[in-house]
Amino acid sequence: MDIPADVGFDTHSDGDVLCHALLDALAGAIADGDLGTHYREDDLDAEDAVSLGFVEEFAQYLADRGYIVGNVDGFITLGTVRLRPHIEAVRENLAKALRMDLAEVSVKARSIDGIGPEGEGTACGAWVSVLGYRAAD
Ligand SMILES: Nc1ccn([C@@H]2O[C@H](COP(=O)(O)O)[C@@H](O)[C@H]2O)c(=O)n1
Ligand SMILES: C[C@@]1(CO)OP(=O)(O)OP(=O)(O)OC[C@H]1O
Repeated sequence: MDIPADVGFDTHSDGDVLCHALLDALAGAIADGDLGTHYREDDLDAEDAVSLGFVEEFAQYLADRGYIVGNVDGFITLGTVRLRPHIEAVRENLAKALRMDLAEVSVKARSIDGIGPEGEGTACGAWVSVLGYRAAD
């Protein structure tokens, strides 16, 4: 999805910070590296990649290893773009990519009162907590 903004920043992929934080959290939950170890910055295929596709792929990676994601809670800090009108669509996209129910996927945003690079929109922060289970053998 596209959300128009007056200011931004450059990244190797599509710069979807929420998906990147989610991937870091999912990889961390199983002590299996992080976003960069699974999707390397020097991988030409990852250039301009759609990060939601990484999420879909990693959900399968977890399922193949017997893990179940119980719920996901995301938090974005950005002061220059109102995200609330887009939050439901973001949740739906993540739930679909993770093959989870919408009720198990939360996304929140705060403006941090326009302070610092995230407040000014030259950066965007994202944190994700995940609750996962190991399926019984
Ligand atoms: N980029 C953002 C930041 C916040 N919101 C919503 O506004 C509410 C108030 O947040 P503050 O950080 O400005 O106090 C918050 O509960 C968010 O729902 C937003 O839509 N987009
Ligand atoms: C996702 C990757 C790969 O396209 O690129 P970026 O969008 O730059 O993201 P970053 O968090 O800097 O590092 C991970 C990279 O490997």
